[in-house]
Amino acid sequence: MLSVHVVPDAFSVGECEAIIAAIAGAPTNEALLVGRNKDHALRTAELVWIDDVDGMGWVMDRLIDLVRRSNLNHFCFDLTAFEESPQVAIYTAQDAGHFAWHSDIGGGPVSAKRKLTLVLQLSPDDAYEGGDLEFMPGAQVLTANRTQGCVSVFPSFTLHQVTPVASGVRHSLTVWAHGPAFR
Ligand SMILES: O=C(O)CCC(=O)C(=O)O
Ligand SMILES: [Fe+2]
Repeated sequence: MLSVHVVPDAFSVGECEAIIAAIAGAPTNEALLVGRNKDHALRTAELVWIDDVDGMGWVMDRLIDLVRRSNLNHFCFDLTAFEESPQVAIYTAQDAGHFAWHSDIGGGPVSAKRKLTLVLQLSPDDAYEGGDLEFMPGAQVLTANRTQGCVSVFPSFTLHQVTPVASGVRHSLTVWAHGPAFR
């Protein structure tokens, strides 16, 4: 079944903490949704684009490797490029950070070409309450493994959400792989 492929320990605890530390000084941009609209009912988070942060080349290399293996072994999609910077999302309890049910395939020239989504759990799972990443690949809702360093890879058309963060702060990293239309 084309569902969620999980890679536990894709990144070590030290690597996740290094990414969080590296983006801490970077300016954040309030989350824009596919189509560039701001709708707080849909999403509240701050975003940092990894391409804007120095010294993050190793992160992109690892993400490319993870997506490539996952696609080879599980999805077998036609993928041609990574056309968008990976983004770190910061969801705070103060803002009830969340992202309501959505698919990542948008109407824009680039977001329309998203085919696989990879999400890395950057924060330790006890750093926040709520903030669960959930999937609806069929009739059932699945909850992502929230262990720090765990990666979930899924078709970008899969409905998914992040439940509101009730306490603490959750960091995640998302990257998309793009390609020609499904056929
Ligand atoms: O933060 C997450 O776990 C998911 C982020 C997401 O769904 C997105 O950026 O499209
Ligand atoms: Fe998403």
